[in-house]
Amino acid sequence: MLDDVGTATLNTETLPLAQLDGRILAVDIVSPMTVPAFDNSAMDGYALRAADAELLTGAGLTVMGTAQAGHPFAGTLAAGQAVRIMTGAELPAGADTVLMQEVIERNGDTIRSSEPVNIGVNVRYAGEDIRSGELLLARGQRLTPLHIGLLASVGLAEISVYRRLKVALFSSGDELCQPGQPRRAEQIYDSNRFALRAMLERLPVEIIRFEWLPDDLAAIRTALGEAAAQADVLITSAGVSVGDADFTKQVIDELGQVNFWKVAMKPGKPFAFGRLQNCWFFGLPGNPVSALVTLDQLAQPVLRRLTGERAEAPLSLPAVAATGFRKQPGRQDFQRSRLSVQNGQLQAEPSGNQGSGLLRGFAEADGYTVLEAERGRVSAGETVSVQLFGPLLR
Ligand SMILES: Nc1nc2c(c(=O)[nH]1)N[C@H]1C(S)=C(S)[C@@H](COP(=O)(O)OP(=O)(O)OC[C@H]3O[C@@H](n4cnc5c(N)ncnc54)[C@H](O)[C@@H]3O)O[C@H]1N2
Ligand code: MOO
Repeated sequence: MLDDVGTATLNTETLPLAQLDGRILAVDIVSPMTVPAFDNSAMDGYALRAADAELLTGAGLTVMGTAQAGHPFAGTLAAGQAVRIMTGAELPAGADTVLMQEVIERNGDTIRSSEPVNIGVNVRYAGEDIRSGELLLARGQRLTPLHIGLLASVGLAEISVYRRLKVALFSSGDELCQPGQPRRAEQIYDSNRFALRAMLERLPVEIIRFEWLPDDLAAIRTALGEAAAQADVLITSAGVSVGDADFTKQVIDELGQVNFWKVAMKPGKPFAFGRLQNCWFFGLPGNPVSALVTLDQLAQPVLRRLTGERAEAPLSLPAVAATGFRKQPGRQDFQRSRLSVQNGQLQAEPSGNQGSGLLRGFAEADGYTVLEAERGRVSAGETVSVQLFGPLLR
């Protein structure tokens, strides 16, 4: 299925450095220059020739001038000569070593030191980080502030990235009341739509529709049909189980296709995946924890692939169960957990009530304890696998 997803054609756009955070590189970046571009000093001090070490402890060296960052010393050092130099200034021709000023005694234009002179010390060499023509970043890289710094450091001002994925996001259910509105006794607040949006916005997406839908077959049919004509991805919350008003999956079945429905995971069992027109469809369960966990665990890898990212699977870390975990064999369980390190050992414990409708424990968690489908109750002291929350949840 993922290979199929990977064939989606992606358009690109060229953006300035200030707009690149979180975007996905559409091209390989080959460095147009060498970094450092020239040999330079790592310290404020004196540039000299290591061959003059003996002279430095005795008669001393003569200071011929100054090299500042951005203002190099023009001449070439001869035997017995030194140059006052600042951090980042180009190493003068003839010099091979820098001593920091704290180990130098200066009288007039003469410097002396009893410091051992190791050739090359305190010099940052041209090309020791990056060579001109070298591959700096590969296509598919998600750009972080570090990559933006790296691109700027080789003088690049704008870069070709994939355009953002267009996502239509809907919540549904007659019981939902919008935050900020007075709630009738039988209503609950629509939390999924806002949490899901915030998670999605950690990815390079553009939310083109963001609406609540009533439990009304015709309204859902119209909204999903229209959205699919504009979006790359359609994401819905609720209406995928077997209740009398669970219309979402029914509409996708009717207008498009449901490729699979129901996953052996907890929370998230009624998750549905399919196609509607040219749109990928993710039908998330309505229970708040189930909606967010399925977006994170099931939709996220596909979405990242669709944005052009070369995404890696999250790290799975061994930990010790600090307390018991309640579980019945049957489904793979993603228990929201608090993680800590005790005596050098990673420990996990369930974070609050694990009910699929209850968000508080999730909000207080650091990661998931991922319990294998066949596993039953876990006792304190047993080894479990944990996954730190990734970029959508932190
Ligand atoms: N007979 C069965 N009933 C249920 C099954 C099952 O297999 N057989 N599966 C259960 C599981 S597991 C889940 S998860 C839920 C998922 O149901 P739906 O996706 O159809 O969602 P709803 O029934 O509409 O809602 C479930 C729950 O979540 C609340 N909700 C819905 N939307 C929001 C929102 N935007 N913000 C906050 N809370 C929301 C809704 O009020 C319900 O309480 O089905 C089980 N049932
Ligand atoms: O699997 Mo449902 O996701 O319990 O809440």
